[in-house]
Amino acid sequence: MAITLRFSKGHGTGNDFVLIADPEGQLELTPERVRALCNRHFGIGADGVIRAVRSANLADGAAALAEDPAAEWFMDYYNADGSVAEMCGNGIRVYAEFLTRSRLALLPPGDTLPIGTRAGVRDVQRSTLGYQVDMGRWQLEGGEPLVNARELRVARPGLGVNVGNPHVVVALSDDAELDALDLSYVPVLDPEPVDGANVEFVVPGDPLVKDGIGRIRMRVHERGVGETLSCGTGTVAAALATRHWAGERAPSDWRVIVAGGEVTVRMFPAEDGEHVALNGPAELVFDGELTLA
Ligand SMILES: N[C@@H](CCC[C@H](N)C(=O)O)C(=O)O
Repeated sequence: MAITLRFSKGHGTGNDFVLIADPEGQLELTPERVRALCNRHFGIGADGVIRAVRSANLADGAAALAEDPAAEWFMDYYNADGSVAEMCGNGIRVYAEFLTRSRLALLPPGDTLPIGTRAGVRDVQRSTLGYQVDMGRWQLEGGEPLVNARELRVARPGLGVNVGNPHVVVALSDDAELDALDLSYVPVLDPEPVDGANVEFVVPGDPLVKDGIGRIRMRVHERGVGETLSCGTGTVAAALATRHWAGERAPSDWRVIVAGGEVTVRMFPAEDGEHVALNGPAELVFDGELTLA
């Protein structure tokens, strides 16, 4: 049966989302419906869909509430191809803006809003750039998959980084090499990770570190989407990988330039080990009403 719903469209550094409030978890968001919403010719057009649902009202929310009973809201995230992802770093900032603007949640400056995700609870705060997200713990994956992409003359070793969702980061030598990539083709990974991966191509700034802040430029091919103007978890993975390659004296603060703008990434000590924070803008650009078949 067709249903009519209110939606908002938003983006974080050009990574764009359709946001739908479904507090009681009654909407059946099938892969077909997600693909229809994200279609840029026949739908609204977006890199993903975010459903705002109370953690108590969906199965994945139970783990979030067990981790933090204050995580009332869950970010139910879908890629444009209809697949489910664990986490979205740009999406969670846009989601915080959506929740607060629709008065589903309050977030006074200085306060923290815990949000449930499939990768665990993430704490969000307002910042001068927009929103800052504690992305929690991360890990380098073993092995170095070889990565090839259109217009890359020779396959390069990638570094697997898990920041709640899977990434493979590849270092390129300069801007010309980065600009030449044709990411309308899916990069080929050998071996191919079982759950797939988002692939980030990075080049160092010149110089890499200026005034104590690391600088990189990045393009990304997102799992379940294709090339996007930005990927928040990807910027975090790229900064972590670059620090790893740069060695012990590398900084903990990074600026990451993407096609859709700029975000900052900070690694900092926490009680359970090192965490990483992502800071960047979040904008809601229009609201509307849609009918889903
Ligand atoms: N654009 C997002 C990441 C969305 C999920 C990703 N495509 C995946 O499948 O893991 C971000 O900003 O982090």
